Amino acid sequence: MKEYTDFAKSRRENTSAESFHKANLILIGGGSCSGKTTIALAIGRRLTGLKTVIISQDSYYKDLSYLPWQERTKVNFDHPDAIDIDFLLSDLKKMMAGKPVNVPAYDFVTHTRQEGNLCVANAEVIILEGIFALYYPELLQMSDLKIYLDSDADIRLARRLQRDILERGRSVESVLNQYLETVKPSHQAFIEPTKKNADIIIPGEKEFDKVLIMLNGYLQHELLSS
Ligand SMILES: Nc1ncnc2c1ncn2[C@@H]1O[C@H](COP(=O)(O)OP(=O)(O)O)[C@@H](O)[C@H]1O
Ligand SMILES: Nc1ccn([C@@H]2O[C@H](COP(=O)(O)O)[C@@H](O)[C@H]2O)c(=O)n1
Repeated sequence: MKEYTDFAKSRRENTSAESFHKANLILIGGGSCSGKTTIALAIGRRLTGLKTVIISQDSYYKDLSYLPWQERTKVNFDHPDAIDIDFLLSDLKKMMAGKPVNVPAYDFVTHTRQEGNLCVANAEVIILEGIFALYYPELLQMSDLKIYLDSDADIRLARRLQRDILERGRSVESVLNQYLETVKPSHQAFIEPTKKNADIIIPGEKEFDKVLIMLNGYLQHELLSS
C-alpha cells in the first residue's frame, strides 16, 4: 500500500453512515513511473476541507502465493488480467458508499497479497492511481474525473530502474529483462490506448505547479459546491 492520508478534517464528520453522500472518485492512469503517485499525493494535499484517500491499484494485484517462485517471476504484471478487478470494484463500491474497507497490502518482492491493516471509512474523495486506472469500463463509469499521466518511455524506464532496485528488491538485469519482455509491449497494447479515456492528459516530466492550481480550482468548485 503506497499511501493513505486523511488530508483534511471531514466537512461531514457528523454525518451518520446511513445518510452519507456518495464519495467522488478520481482515476489517475498512465505508464509505470509516469508520476501517478506523485500527482495523487499533490492533489490530495490541496483538497483541504475534504476527507481524501489515495488507493493504489497495485494493492489489488492477484496473490501469487499458490505458485512456485520461478513461475511467479514469469507472470506479466502489465496485463489487465494481473489485477483482481472484481475485488477492487467491490472494495471501491463500499468505499464510495462510506462503508469501512481494509485495503490489502501487496508485496512486490514475493508477488503476494496479504490482508492490510489500513482501514478506509467515510472518504469523501477517493483517488485511485494505477497503470490500469483508465482501462476497465466499469471503473470508468463509476468515476467523476479521469486523469492520464503522459511521460516518455525512456524517462519512465530510468525512474523504474532506480525505484525497483531500491524499493522492490530487483536487479538491473531483471528490471531490464522485464521491461523489454512485458512492460514495454503491454504498455503499448493496454495502457497507452487508455489515454483516450482521460478528461485531462498531464505531461509527467515537468513540475506540476500550474496543473495543480487549475485542478484544485476545478475540484474545489465541483466537490465543495455539490
Ligand atoms: N514531474 C516529475 N519530475 C521529476 N520526477 C518525478 C516527477 N513525477 C514523478 N517523479 C519521480 O519519478 C518516480 C516515479 O514516480 P511515481 O509518482 O511513483 O510514479 P508512478 O506512481 O506512476 O509509478 C519517483 O521517484 C518520483 O519522485
Ligand atoms: N509483482 C509485481 C507487480 C507489479 N509489478 C510492476 O509494477 C508496475 C506498476 O506499478 P507502478 O507503481 O510502476 O505504476 C507494473 O508496470 C508492473 O510491471 C511488478 O514488477 N511486480
